[in-house]
Amino acid sequence: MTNELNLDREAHDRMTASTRRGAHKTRANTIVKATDHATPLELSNITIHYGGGKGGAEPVNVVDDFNMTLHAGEMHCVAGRSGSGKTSILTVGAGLTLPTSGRVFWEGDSLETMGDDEIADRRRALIGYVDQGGALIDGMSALENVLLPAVPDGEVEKRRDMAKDLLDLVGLGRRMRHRPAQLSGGERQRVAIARALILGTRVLVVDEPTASLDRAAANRIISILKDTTSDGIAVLVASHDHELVRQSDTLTELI
Ligand SMILES: Nc1ncnc2c1ncn2[C@@H]1O[C@H](COP(=O)(O)OP(=O)(O)OP(=O)(O)O)[C@@H](O)[C@H]1O
Repeated sequence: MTNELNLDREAHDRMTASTRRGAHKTRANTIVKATDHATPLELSNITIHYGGGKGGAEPVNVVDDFNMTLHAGEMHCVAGRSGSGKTSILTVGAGLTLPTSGRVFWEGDSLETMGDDEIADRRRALIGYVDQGGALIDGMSALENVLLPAVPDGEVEKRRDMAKDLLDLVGLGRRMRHRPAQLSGGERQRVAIARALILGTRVLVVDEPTASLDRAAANRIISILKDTTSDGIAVLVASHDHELVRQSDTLTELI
């Protein structure tokens, strides 16, 4: 079951302001600029049930009739207790798993009409996914980690300056050569966010970005996510962090 809630008046005003096309604040050092599709991601009547097959795990009905429209330049938070289905919704939205029923739309096009290759190609162009913990490759520097998604297309050199700018943007301009083991948890999370933006992402999907961070580090992540929306990028985040919930433009609470 889901409960679509609008946030407090202040959040609502923020949302109204940010949905006016062309009203996005743009920083002087804007790195990523979303091409404006008003609703880059939409989930319609999504049901997610696991298991129940022969010899499989016990059946679990996680999500029933979930609906969400993600607008460019806004942050939507999926909140709820542990095990309520937040990650499941994020992976379905990112086209990494299929829902049991319901439809996922990317920039107005249903995934049902796409083959696996098209889904993979469009995901690369549209969505940056940061999973829980934002796993980085240990043997690589922060800069190399950020450039990793550019390897398959042979675009590492082309994107090197952008990667440096993104690391600057997340406050790690002076940590580019650090390996993950030489970074704090919050810094690793920021590298993972920079990596998710390197291909010109229009939808940033982030799973529990502030979990296990202290308040100051968590607030820094939240402010980076908010900055990202002001460049027109849509952010979908799973979290039960009250501050992140408060700062989101819209919220769905799983119950
Ligand atoms: N592949 C799977 N097969 C069977 N059950 C699964 C699978 N993935 C998740 N589940 C179950 O679905 C439920 C929802 O899991 P999900 O990870 O989406 O929750 P969550 O809200 O993100 O939890 P958390 O906050 O702890 O990360 C859990 O009860 C989990 O055990």
